[in-house]
This record gives sequence, structure tokens and C-alpha cells, in this order.
Amino acid sequence: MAETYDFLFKFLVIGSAGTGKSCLLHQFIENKFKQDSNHTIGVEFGSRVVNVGGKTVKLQIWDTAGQERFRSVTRSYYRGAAGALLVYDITSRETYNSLAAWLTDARTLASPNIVVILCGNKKDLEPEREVTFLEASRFAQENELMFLETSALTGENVEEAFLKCARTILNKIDSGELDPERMGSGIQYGDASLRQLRQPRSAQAVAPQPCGC
Ligand SMILES: Nc1nc2c(ncn2[C@@H]2O[C@H](COP(=O)(O)OP(=O)(O)OP(=O)(O)O)[C@@H](O)[C@H]2O)c(=O)[nH]1
Repeated sequence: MAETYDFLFKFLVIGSAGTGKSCLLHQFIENKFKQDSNHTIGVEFGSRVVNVGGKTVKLQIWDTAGQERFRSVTRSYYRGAAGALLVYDITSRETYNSLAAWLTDARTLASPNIVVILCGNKKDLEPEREVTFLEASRFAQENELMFLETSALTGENVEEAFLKCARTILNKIDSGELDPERMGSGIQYGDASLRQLRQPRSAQAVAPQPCGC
């Protein structure tokens, strides 16, 4: 059966190598932990249709390699993304320290309006934690990001991260802050909304008149 949806959003998953980006995507799409995850070569792709705030949204998700040697390839996929999961590993301060550079890339190469959610992944490894919840919350606040700690292993907050990002984009469309028709918005109308838009205005606005006979 053909998929119908109201909107399609282009999403990125970015952040340093080994933070769990591929595992987060896999958990979101397959609902299970990806065993033996290898470094991503370039870019991988996944998609899922979700229901958010009464709308059906297809998330088209690009999982980018975190390794420096792929940077020129991955950067070419940033253009026109509507949302991003910016991932660090709570057990690695090094990955946290690189966040500002990843964020600059997202805002300059994708769009200054890109909706970003910061994900502190590997929440299940509490004894090995190197980055506190509080300091990451402050970073998020200072940089106007949403923030969640996640675990691709247990699945905790994984769905929430993607849905929160999608919900914020929908709210910005509703408020007029984001225009899906702007080139490079990372948002497309799906068949469901196109069908509504294509209906003659009279058919949309005027309720059928009861028959007088
Ligand atoms: N304990 C724990 N391990 C995780 C979690 N997420 C990922 N891992 C492990 O971390 C390692 C790296 O995960 P990947 O998903 O391949 O990391 P990545 O960010 O996609 O790495 P690149 O593709 O190189 O950028 C793997 O050994 C995973 O098993 C998590 O939430 N908890």
C-alpha cells in the first residue's frame, strides 16, 4: 500500500565518531539495539512515518559518519535539513567538547533555522559518566537547543528525541516561523496534504447543502 503522509521532514544525525548515531537510528527504525555497529562510511539512510500532533510525518533521516576523514562527504548532505539530532557520548568529554563545531556546521551548511535536539547518548553507562546532565542542559540553553539524555541500548528517550524535534518543526510551520514552500526548508508536503490543497477552494470551504426536496 502506498504511504500517505502530511509532511516529509529531512533530518540529520550528527556528532563525533562512536557516540552511537547509527545505533540511535537503528533503535528508532527497528525498535532494537544494533549489535556490532561499525563506523559509518560516508552516510546511511533510514525513514519512518510517525504521528505527531494529529499529523502524519515521514522522517527521512541521514546518519552521517563522525570520522574526520568523511567530513567533506557528509557535509554535502547537510543542505536543506529541517531537523538534526546532535549526539555526544555522556562517557566521553571529548565528544562533548566537539559539540560547538558540529553545531556551527549544522547552522551554516544546513540552515540557520534548523531545529536541533542535543542527545547525550549512552545514558545506561552511568558509572562511566564524564559529562553531567546539568552542564549539558546549560550548553543546550545557551545555544537554543532542546536536550535529552538517551540510550540506544535500552531505547530510553530515543523515540522521544525524534518526535520532539518533529513536533517543534510542526509548531513552527503552524506559527508561520517555518515556510514549507521555501527552497531548502527540508520540508515537503506529502500526498495527504497535497490532496487537500488540490481540492477546489469551494469544495474545502463550503459544506454540502442539504437537498431541498
Ligand atoms: N552502552 C551503550 N553503548 C552504545 C550505545 N549506543 C551505541 N553504543 C555503542 O557505541 C559504539 C558506537 O556506536 P555507533 O552507533 O556505531 O556510533 P556512530 O556514532 O554511528 O559512529 P560513526 O559511524 O563512526 O560516526 C558501538 O560499539 C555501540 O555498540 C548506548 O546507548 N549504550
